[in-house]
Amino acid sequence: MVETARKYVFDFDSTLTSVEALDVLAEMTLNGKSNKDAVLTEIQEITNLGIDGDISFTESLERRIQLLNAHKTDLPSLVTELRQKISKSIEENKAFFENYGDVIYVISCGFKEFIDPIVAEYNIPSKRVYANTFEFDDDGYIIGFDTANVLSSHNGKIECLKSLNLEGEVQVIGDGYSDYVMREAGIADKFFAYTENVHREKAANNADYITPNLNEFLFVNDLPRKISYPKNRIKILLLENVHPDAFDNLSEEGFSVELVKHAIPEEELVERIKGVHVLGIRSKTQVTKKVLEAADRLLVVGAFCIGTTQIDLETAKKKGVVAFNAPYSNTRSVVEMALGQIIMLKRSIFARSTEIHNGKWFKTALNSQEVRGKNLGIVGYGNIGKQLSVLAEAIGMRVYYYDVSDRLALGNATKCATLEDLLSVSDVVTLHIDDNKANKNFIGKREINQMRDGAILINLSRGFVVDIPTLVEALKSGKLGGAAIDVYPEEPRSNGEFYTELQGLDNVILTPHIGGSTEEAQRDIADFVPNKIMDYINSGNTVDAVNFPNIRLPKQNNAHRFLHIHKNVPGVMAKINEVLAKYEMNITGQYLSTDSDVGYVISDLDKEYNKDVIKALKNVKNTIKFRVLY
Ligand SMILES: NC(=O)C1=CN([C@@H]2O[C@H](COP(=O)(O)OP(=O)(O)OC[C@H]3O[C@@H](n4cnc5c(N)ncnc54)[C@H](O)[C@@H]3O)[C@@H](O)[C@H]2O)C=CC1
Ligand SMILES: O=C(O)CCC(=O)C(=O)O
Repeated sequence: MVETARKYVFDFDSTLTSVEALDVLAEMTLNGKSNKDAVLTEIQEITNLGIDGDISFTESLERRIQLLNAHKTDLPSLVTELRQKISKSIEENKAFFENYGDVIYVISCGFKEFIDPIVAEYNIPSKRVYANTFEFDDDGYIIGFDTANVLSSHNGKIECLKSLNLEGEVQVIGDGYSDYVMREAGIADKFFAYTENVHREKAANNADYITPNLNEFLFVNDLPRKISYPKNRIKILLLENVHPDAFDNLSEEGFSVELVKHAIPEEELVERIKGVHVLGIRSKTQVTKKVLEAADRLLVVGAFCIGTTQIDLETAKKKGVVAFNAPYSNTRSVVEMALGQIIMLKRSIFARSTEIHNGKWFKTALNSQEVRGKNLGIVGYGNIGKQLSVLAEAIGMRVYYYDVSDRLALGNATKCATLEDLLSVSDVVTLHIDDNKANKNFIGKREINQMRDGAILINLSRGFVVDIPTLVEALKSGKLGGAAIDVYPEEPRSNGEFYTELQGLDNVILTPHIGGSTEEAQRDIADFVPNKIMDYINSGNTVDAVNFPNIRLPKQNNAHRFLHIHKNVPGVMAKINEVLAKYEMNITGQYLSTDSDVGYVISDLDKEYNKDVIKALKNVKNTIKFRVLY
C-alpha cells in the first residue's frame, strides 16, 4: 500500500462508469415494450432531478424503482453491461486504483448489487463500498430498497461519510450536487466535479476543481497516471472556419478546443497564441516569426489545406514546432472546379447567364465551342495537375503539361520541354503550380504574349502567380478569350467587401478562393489533419510533417516515452544517453531522425523514473523542446 494521509471518495454512476446504472437497467427491462421511450425519458428526468437536488433523493429512488419493474435475474446482465461502460480515463488509470486501493472509498446512492462486482475489479473491496441495497418480493422482483440505509435518504452521503470518521484530507470525486454536499457540510476537504461523462452545472459551479477526467485529477494531486500531461490541458485554437468535424474529433480526444470563424491578423495572433499548444489554420493566417516567437507553448501548426507558405516553416522548425498539412484531401474538388470552368468558359455560359439575369435573351453560337479535341495546357503536374489530366482526357481534351520536376505522363498526355512550348500550343492554360514564393508573377506580359490568341487562362493555385494588371489588359484587348480566377494577390481575412481589377470583364469567372471548399474536401481535411496532430501529441509520430524529420514510431505498452528536439550539433545524442545512463534508465527503443537544423530523438524506457532525469534532459545543451509522453 502507498502511504498517504489522503482519502479518495468516488461516486459510482457517471463517474466510475460513464452511465447511470438504473437507466441501463431500465433500457434492459423495457426492451421490446411499446412505452419504452416514454418511460426511459421519465426515468432520466427523475434521475436528474434527484442528482441536482431538485427533488428528494428518496422520492427519486422510489419513483424510478416503480417504473423499472426489474427482476433479480436482470442484475448479472446489468453488471456485464456496466463492465463495458467504465469511464475511459478510469479504465486507463487502473494502476492508480491498484496502488491506492486502501485509501479509496465508493459512496454511492446506487446499489451494492451492481457496484460491488464492478469496483472489486478495481481493487475496491465491498467493505469500502457504501451504497443502497435492493428489496425483492417473493418472486424476485425489485420492489424497493432498504430504507434504513442513510444513502436512501436526501443528502444521505453526508451522514454516510460522517460515520466513516476518515482521517487525513478527504477528497470527493463525483458528477453530482449530492457529492458536493459532503464538502459543503465540511466533512470532505475538497470536491472535484467529474465531468468526463456529464457536466452538471450545479456541481461544477460549486467545485474546488472541475476535472474533465481522472488524468486531470491525478495531475492536480501529483499522483501517478497514464498520461503525464492531461489532454484537457492541451489548448487547441482552430481558425478560419475549419470544418466542425475537426472540433469534434479533437474535443472527443479530450483536448480543449476553441473555434474561431475567421483568420486573425498578426498583432492579435501574437496575443492569442500564448498558452496555445496546437494552432489550426487555413490559407489566410500568417504564422510569422513574430507569432512563433510569442508562442510559449506551441507544439504543432496544422494547415487545414495544401499550401503552407503562410507558415514560417524554418522558424517553426527551429523552435521545435511541427507543421502538418492535408496534401490530398481537396485536390479532387479543385480538379472538378477547373473542369467545370473550362466548359463554362468555352461556351461563354456566364455571359449568357448574366444577360438573362438582366432581362436579355441572346441566343447565339458566338464564342461557344466544345472542349472535345481542344488542347489543355496544365502547368504544374502535381497532385491536382495529374488528376485533371486524366479527367480532361476522359472528356476528349488533348492534354499537354509542363513541370519543373520530372513527372511521368498519365494517359496520352504530352510533356512539354518548356513553358513556352506549352503556352503556344494550348487553347486553355490552367495553373496548378505550388505556392512557392519564387512563382510570383509566373504569368506576366511575356508569357501571355506566348499564348494563343483567344486562349483561356485559369488560375486556381495562388494569387501572386499571375500579374493581374497584365491579365486585365490582355482580356480587354481580346488577346485572351476568358479567364477563371479563384485566388488573388491580396485576399480578405473574412467574408465582406472585395475589389479586384478583374471585376466587370466579359467571360471572366471570379470565385472567392473556393477551389477546395467542398463538403467532401473539408470533411476529409477535418479527419486527416487532426489525426496527424493527435498522432504527434499522443505518440510523437512526425510522419508527413512538412518541416520536420519524419519518424514513424511503434506503439509502446508499459513504457515511458521521452521526446527530445535539439539543434543538430555534434554530441547531443551522446549527452542524452549519458543522462539516461546516470539515472539508470533502461532504453527499450530509441529512434533518431535529423535534418540539417534539428535532431528529433525518441527514447522508450521501461521503468519508473526519478523526476530529476527530466530536469537533466531539459538542461542538455542545445535542447529546443523536451516532452514526456507517458
Ligand atoms: N484554390 C484552392 O482552393 C486551392 C488551391 N490549391 C493550390 O494549388 C496548387 C497545386 O496544388 P498541388 O497539385 O496539390 O501541389 P503539388 O505540390 O502536388 O504540385 C505542384 C507542382 O507544381 C510544380 N511546379 C512548381 N513550380 C513550378 C514552376 N515554376 N513551373 C512548373 N511547375 C512548377 C511542382 O514541381 C509540382 O509538381 C498549390 O499552389 C495549392 O496551394 C490547392 C488546393 C485548393
Ligand atoms: O480554403 C482553403 O482552406 C485553402 C485552400 C488552398 O488554397 C490550399 O489547400 O492550399
